[in-house]
Amino acid sequence: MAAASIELNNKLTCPQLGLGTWQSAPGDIYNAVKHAISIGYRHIDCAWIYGNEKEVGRAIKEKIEDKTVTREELFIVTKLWNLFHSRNQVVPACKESLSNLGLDYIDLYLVHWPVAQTISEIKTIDLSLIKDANFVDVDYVETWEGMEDCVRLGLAKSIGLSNFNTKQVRRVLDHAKIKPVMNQIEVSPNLTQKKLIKFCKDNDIAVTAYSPLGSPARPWAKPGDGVVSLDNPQIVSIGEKYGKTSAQVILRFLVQIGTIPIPKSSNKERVEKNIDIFDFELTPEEVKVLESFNCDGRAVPADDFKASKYFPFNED
Ligand SMILES: NC(=O)C1=CN([C@@H]2O[C@H](COP(=O)(O)OP(=O)(O)OC[C@H]3O[C@@H](n4cnc5c(N)ncnc54)[C@H](OP(=O)(O)O)[C@@H]3O)[C@@H](O)[C@H]2O)C=CC1
Ligand SMILES: O=C1CO[C@H](CO)[C@@H](O)[C@@H]1O
Repeated sequence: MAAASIELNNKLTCPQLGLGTWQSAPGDIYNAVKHAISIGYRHIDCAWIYGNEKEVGRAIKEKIEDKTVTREELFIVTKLWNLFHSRNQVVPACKESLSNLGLDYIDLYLVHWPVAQTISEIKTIDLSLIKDANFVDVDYVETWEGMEDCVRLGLAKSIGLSNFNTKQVRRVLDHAKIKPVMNQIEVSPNLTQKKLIKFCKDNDIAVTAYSPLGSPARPWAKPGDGVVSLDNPQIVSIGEKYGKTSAQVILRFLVQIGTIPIPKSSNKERVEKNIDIFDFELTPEEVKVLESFNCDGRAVPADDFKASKYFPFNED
């Protein structure tokens, strides 16, 4: 199985489906990444804050060593955390992720949030880092200069954004010497993000769809809150027509609206199913059915960041 690819504004190609790695239990992610690469995944989405870059890196190294794949065939993404937003912190943070992953370059390095934070000490990488950190006024335009340094030094082939709203993307574009190639945002049938996707496309910025299945395992999830129902009878019935599961219908929908979904799974069968979406096509009417579930509901509302002046979700 292989995903289709899309060309980024710097001419690199990005596989149009990737493996998410947030919230995989230790041990699980190593197995999931190895299995994913074995069956054809070439795009892996990581982040420093997920605390598992080392495990992901070990799996990648082994799949390169056993000749399943070459480094050049892989598209590895990771993200700069909020604690490292000053320009002089960005290159060291990128180098730390590279060292964790055991790589000498990242295909795409993203600013994880426009929000900057500081903390007196980093003990473990977990949610306490978010709760215990304070906000600082580091403008993400300064952070972007540090991201550009990573490209100049050959540490990252491409750079991009995550969780930036329209105005924030515009400000980066106005100042950038190297344009962002990507904005990674939440997109699912519950949150179709039509305006922001159009804005990004109009500015030659690709869109990655995170939490494509509504992130049912997120720690703050409440029953029925923001989770796209895989039992929805309309989605189930569309799936029956093509011999696909509801999750596959949703992922196919996200591909057809031009985004790059990155579902997380550490279950072998679901890892396989999630990439098996490139052999059928939803009709325009079926796409409309999926779009009709939009309620602008977020799986990742990021309430912890609301007090920051750079909080992105107060406007489009
Ligand atoms: N930039 C950002 O701020 C953010 C980025 N992300 C990225 O996006 C990725 C995906 O988002 P995430 O929030 O993890 O949520 P997803 O929407 O990908 O949902 C993952 C959950 O769905 C389950 N699942 C996966 N495939 C299927 C399937 N075919 N059928 C039924 N259930 C399934 C998984 O369980 P199981 O493992 O048991 O299969 C897991 O519990 C993250 O892992 C991360 O890499 C996510 C949030 C924010
Ligand atoms: O990618 C994400 C998931 O994990 C983080 C919390 O640990 C979120 O803040 C973030 O957006």
